[in-house]
Amino acid sequence: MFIGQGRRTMPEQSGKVQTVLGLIEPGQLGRTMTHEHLTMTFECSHVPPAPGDEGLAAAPIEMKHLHWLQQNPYSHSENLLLNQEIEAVKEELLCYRKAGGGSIVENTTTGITRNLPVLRKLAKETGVHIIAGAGYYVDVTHSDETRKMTVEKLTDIIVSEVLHGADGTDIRCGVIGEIGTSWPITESEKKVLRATAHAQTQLGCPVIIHPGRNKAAPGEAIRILQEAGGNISKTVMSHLDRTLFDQQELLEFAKMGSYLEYDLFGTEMLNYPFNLDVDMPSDSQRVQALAFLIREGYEDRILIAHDIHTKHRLTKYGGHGFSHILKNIVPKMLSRGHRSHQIQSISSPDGGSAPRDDLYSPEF
Ligand SMILES: CC(=O)NCCS(=O)(=O)O
Repeated sequence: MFIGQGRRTMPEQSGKVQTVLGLIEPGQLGRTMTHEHLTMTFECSHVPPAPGDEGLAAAPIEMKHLHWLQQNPYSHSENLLLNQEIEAVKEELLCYRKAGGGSIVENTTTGITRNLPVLRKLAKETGVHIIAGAGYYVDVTHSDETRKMTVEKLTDIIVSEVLHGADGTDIRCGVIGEIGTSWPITESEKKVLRATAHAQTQLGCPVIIHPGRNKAAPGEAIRILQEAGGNISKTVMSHLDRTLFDQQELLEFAKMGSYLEYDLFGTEMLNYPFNLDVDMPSDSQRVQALAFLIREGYEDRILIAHDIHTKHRLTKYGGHGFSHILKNIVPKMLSRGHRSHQIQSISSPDGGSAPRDDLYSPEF
């Protein structure tokens, strides 16, 4: 989350974390969820309900429908409008603070209704440090104007979102991403990836990538960034828990040097509707995947989060909320033999200089 010493960073930004309320010291971050959404829309990923489920898909969100929603989250149009839940999210953030949370990286980029004034308000009212994301989501959300832009123009926009503010506001982003890619990666997405690498070179800040829903997608996105001069050691590959399952393939990818993010904690669904070949893991299997990566020496490259992006995952609707990792997953990791120093070293995307003890403190 740190702004590095890029060619275009202002001196006061170097080595600092840029939140929606301004710069903070890395030591102020506290425990940090590196991939969340506090307000966004996800209509771009709507999945038509199965025949016979149309009634459920149109029904109000109620406890009696929760299991159906957990299995079919993208088939309920209203469930995709997290931007309607600002008050509920505020309550969640207050609970997150009580549970020991300090910061959240808000990954909503152009295309899924980023709302920086709301993020600033939430940060002010809850005391949680919020770091906003610059750049663009997946191709289906690119406007005609975005598609026509050159890599240079896209680079200038991303740089400006970090240096000066985004969406016509003076609120500055502190990371680039999540940058959306599909599978196969489209031409417009390749331009955005190259622009991302160029902007990162100028700014020195972290990059977060949303890979396409195919096991080849993470590696291909990293190759494009690498060829464009991106700093892979300051790049986070998101959603590995629905993308890479084979241990050897995971290790091959890990060798490329990015952060390895398991960010769908709390998601327990049988079928992954965007790729029916995928067996979605449970939280226990996610914890096992982390244990495998730690055994293989990657403990300082792992990040974890919930990636809340639909209503039903909020506690208001019976979901797990933003404190699930702190309250349930960290104790589970300890009960499965993870040492507290290993959990502490599951770090933020800072190039290794974060005060890791602040992220997962020894009381766990
Ligand atoms: C907001 C977002 O992109 N979340 C990831 C959903 S996915 O199904 O894992 O692609």
